[in-house]
Amino acid sequence: MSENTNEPQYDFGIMGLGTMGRALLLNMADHGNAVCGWNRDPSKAQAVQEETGGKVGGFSDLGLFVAAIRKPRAIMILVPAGGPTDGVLQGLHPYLDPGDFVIDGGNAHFKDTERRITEMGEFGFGFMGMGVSGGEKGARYGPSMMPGGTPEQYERIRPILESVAAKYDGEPCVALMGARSGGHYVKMVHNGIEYAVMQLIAETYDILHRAQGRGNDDLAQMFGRWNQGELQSFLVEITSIVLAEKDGDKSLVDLISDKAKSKGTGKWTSQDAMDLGMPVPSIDAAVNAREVSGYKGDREAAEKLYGTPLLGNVSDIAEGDLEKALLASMILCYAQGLAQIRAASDEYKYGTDLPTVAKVWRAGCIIRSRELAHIQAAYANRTDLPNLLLDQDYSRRLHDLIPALRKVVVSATAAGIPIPAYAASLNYFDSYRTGRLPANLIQAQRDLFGAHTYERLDKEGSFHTQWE
Ligand SMILES: NC(=O)C1=CN([C@@H]2O[C@H](COP(=O)(O)OP(=O)(O)OC[C@H]3O[C@@H](n4cnc5c(N)ncnc54)[C@H](OP(=O)(O)O)[C@@H]3O)[C@@H](O)[C@H]2O)C=CC1
Ligand SMILES: O=C(CO)[C@H](O)[C@H](O)COP(=O)(O)O
Repeated sequence: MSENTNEPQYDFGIMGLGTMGRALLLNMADHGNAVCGWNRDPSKAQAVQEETGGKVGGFSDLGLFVAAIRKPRAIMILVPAGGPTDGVLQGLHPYLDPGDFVIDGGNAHFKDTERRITEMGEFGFGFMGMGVSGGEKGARYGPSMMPGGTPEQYERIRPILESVAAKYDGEPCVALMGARSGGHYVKMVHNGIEYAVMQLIAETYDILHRAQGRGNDDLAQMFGRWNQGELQSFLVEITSIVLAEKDGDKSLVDLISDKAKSKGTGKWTSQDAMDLGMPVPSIDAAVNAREVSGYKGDREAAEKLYGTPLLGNVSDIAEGDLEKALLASMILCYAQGLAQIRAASDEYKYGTDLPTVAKVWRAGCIIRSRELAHIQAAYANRTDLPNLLLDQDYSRRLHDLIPALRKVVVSATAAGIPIPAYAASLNYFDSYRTGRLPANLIQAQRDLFGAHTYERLDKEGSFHTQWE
């Protein structure tokens, strides 16, 4: 491991050399940056130094790590969100000098980021929240990054971030997402969309595998084919890889327990969407679906009680219907997530530019897809677009795609196959495009039992009726 030297020799440091920190550090070193890493477990610090032949400094002594970085220092933290991040910041605090700059690259809750900006600022330290996406491979060879903060803060680390970011048509997939916690907010919604698209793919697999009896190898090929077309995306691509994986003579996926875990970003997306009054039902459904999956014992008991559904009745759903239904639903998930980001930008004064968000998501991140180039064009064409559904091109495309989504929802529902994300996506579309919803009746009921008043279509004002 690195010894103390009198002269600081590194321009950038990363704290936490786990999956993401180690990979990003090696990526930075590959691009000619003078970098070092710190980890509380010395073996990881030592390993990174040894595998780079000493080019990358590895430390487990915090004082030596900080002293080895040139002032004003730039240090990124990549540890689990919440308590561990606060713990690392507390440990780092005594070694920092005013003007030093700390970037949290973990999946922090945006409200924690707001708090940390204030706390660190009181000591003259800069603090930035930045979303990093792409998993281990992305971090190692080109992630998508979503920093939040001031343009001056961003300028300070722009060269190193651009050097390691994924490139789309030569453009680095990193840009300022907005003021203060705006970067972590955009990353949170990115993950919400990730949950929803993963759930949609899982429902697709359930219809084709459990209900229609198609084998995993066959489906691996099908997802591979879909990935050559309009559905081209990282999540469809990895589904093909996952379904082809073997454990001995069995499909590995068949041996994996059907209880989905989560670390919280999807739930936070839904929670804040509700606070903003912004509907994201596909994301809500995906969060709930993971929760339901956790009740495996109860589900098994209920299956004995109620029997298995009529799985055979979905034979009318063709592969092409599902391809279209998945694309339609994916578009609806992006539409919901981006509408949420716009609402959050207004509410929290982030100043987020939606075409820039779509641009940064086009490569490197988990929700990257061919569709994002179209989405970027739609928002660039009309920057005040309230929702992707109101774009003319999207209206034409959804006219073509929605009948297949409707067919999938109707048939799967009739057969008793749970499709919460498909159903939520279709209902979002149907609600959004219905000029008159039955909410008038709800308003009347509210007024009857609670004198909550209602507005009328035929005259201005607020009204109350003495209901008989
Ligand atoms: N994995 C992924 O695909 C992605 C993860 N992220 C986010 O990046 C961050 C890091 O994730 P990831 O690299 O996957 O996590 P890992 O579990 O692989 O690594 C965690 C790192 O944090 C360190 N650490 C954990 N707790 C503490 C603590 N209390 N004090 C000091 N160090 C601590 C660990 O040190 P030690 O070795 O000593 O245990 C390790 O270096 C998280 O916020 C995660 O949500 C973001 C995008 C993608
Ligand atoms: O940020 C990520 C990708 O962009 C992580 O992989 C994410 O933490 C996964 O979330 P979860 O564990 O809740 O499924």
